[in-house]
Amino acid sequence: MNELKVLILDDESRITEKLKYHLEKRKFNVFTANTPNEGFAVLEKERPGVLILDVMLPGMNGLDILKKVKQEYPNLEIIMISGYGDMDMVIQAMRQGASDFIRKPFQIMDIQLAIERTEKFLLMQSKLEAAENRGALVSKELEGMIEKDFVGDSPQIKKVLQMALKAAEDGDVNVLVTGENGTGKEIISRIIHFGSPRKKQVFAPVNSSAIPETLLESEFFGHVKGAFTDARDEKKGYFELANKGTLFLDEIADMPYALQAKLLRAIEENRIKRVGSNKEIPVDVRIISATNKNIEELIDEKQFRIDLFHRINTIEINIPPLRERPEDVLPLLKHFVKDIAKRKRKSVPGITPALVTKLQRYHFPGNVRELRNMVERAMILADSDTLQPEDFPLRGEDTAAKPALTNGTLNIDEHEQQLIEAALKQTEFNQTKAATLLGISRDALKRKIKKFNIEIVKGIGLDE
Ligand SMILES: Nc1ncnc2c1ncn2[C@@H]1O[C@H](COP(=O)(O)OP(=O)(O)OP(=O)(O)O)[C@@H](O)[C@H]1O
Repeated sequence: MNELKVLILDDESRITEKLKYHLEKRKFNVFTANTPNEGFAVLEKERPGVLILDVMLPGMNGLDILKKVKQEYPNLEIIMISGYGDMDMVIQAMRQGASDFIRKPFQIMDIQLAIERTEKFLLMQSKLEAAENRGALVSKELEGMIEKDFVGDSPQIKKVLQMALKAAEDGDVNVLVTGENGTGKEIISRIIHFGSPRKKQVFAPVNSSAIPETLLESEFFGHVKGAFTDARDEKKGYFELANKGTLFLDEIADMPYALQAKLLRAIEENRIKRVGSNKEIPVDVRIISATNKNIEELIDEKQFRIDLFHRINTIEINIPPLRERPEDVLPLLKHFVKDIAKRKRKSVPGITPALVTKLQRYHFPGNVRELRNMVERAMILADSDTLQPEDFPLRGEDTAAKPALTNGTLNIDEHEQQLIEAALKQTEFNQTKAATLLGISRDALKRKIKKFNIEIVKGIGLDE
């Protein structure tokens, strides 16, 4: 099958089906939709490279769809079809970013040629992008597979990723990912799986601390009918279900001691026995484990088996907490702001330098997850187009921070300047708000800013 995914959106199913039939024969990967809603659902799910779009659709003009699609999927190439192909329409469509235009009635050959032209363009674009992204962290393809973007600028996170990609290459080596809650252990584990030769097989995340202890063995290894009171049917366990794929054991340190020995045997021998059976079943799984605990301490306390530890940590990847890599705060912040705006269909708000500084100084006990939650909260509650420090109340922060008199003098001018600077800072240099806070008019504030030669810091745009 040709790699290129093509979506045909036309209200006449006769046309979509006919095109699908012919284009599939030419080895394109074809999807069809007869309404805009169906079309958007396919775009979201399949992320095609090319959209063949009818100009006239019931309920929504094709040009409006073109505009909306280009906003949401800027890299999608669009070939417009129309039975009303007047020049005006062609020009408008091209202006709005359509890459080609075909008039009804058309020959299949016309469409095929248009797709091939577009395909060449896409190929050129992806080469350019690859060149641009040489410094990027994870390829778009891999991000697509893990369904999440992986972001960061710090040398620490780049090293983590480099190790993950190395571990991925091997396909069989067991990996232990360590780090505090919310540092990205699961996302790294997904990168290891989906970057590996096992990528087409299952990635099975299991959190054993969420399973009642009595069921753990049968959940992992399965059971035969009648093995225990509730075993009415035979059942496969995680090892069999994840066969040829990856078993992701989250919170491995919480695994009960008794089960650890059984897990060790399964990993060492690549065979399991279902509960209630003596038959050995061969299994082939890669184990990626994760923990936020210090397993060596647990070994000393006899809560974790050292032999299992050696089996699961052939490669150990430690993700440092966010507070130790403040360079990642800005790229993550920008990423979450854009991502959440897209999901909530809102415009992307700006970010002020003071907000970035505030967050870079914060200790983030909940790490990247906490940052994401903060952004989501701020974007729901904030009422300005720019996110301000006060939209991000931090744990342990005195939210009613007042400007303090710091220099101990009684000189009125100096105190006046200090108060103005504090008010400006507190309001993210919004002069109207600062004036209100100071109880003076905006003009009076402007005069004083000039008098004291106070520097005004502008907001950071997302696209610089
Ligand atoms: N570098 C990153 N780039 C983008 N998103 C990230 C990054 N690191 C973490 N995240 C996001 O932060 C959230 C938490 O990540 P994840 O679930 O992988 O952390 P975890 O360490 O497995 O957490 P826990 O220990 O609580 O299970 C997710 O929404 C994830 O997508």
